[in-house]
Amino acid sequence: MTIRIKTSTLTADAFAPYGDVMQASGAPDKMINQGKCGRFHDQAQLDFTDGQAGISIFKGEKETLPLRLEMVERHPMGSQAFVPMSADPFLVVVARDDNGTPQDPVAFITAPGQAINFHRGTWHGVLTPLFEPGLFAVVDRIGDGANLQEHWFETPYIIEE
Ligand SMILES: NC(=O)N[C@@H](O)C(=O)O
Ligand code: NI
Repeated sequence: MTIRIKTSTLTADAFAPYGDVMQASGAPDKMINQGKCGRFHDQAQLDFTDGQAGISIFKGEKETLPLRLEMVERHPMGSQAFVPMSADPFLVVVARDDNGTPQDPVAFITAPGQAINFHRGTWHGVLTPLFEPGLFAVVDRIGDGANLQEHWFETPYIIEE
């Protein structure tokens, strides 16, 4: 039986069990650059084992909803941040872990200007742009070792607005 998942608006509270939401909301933590720039300071928990933090550029193909969610993955050796290089919303899927198996996936749509950081080991859908050109800066662990674990669902979920 196919389970349908409705997307919801991304909030820091709702995402807190899975990772961090980065955004310029409210008053800046500090005004810098002669008062011309607000710094929203240190918004993500970066966490890497035996490796370095790296910044890569991802250019992902646009997806459209409704979308089949066939798999989620996780990175046991480090966090992973998706920072969009546009103001376009994108899809973020996460799931809780139950003894090594992802359960109860939830789907969020980001607001323009939001970026996310999956905490180490968080089950997540892969980068999923909803608009072209799907350009993102990705901050994650660069190093040797098994830092990718995939889980393919027996029955795909359907993600819908
Ligand atoms: N595999 C890779 O570099 N990207 C994935 O980790 C992803 O979450 O998109
Ligand atoms: Ni990933």
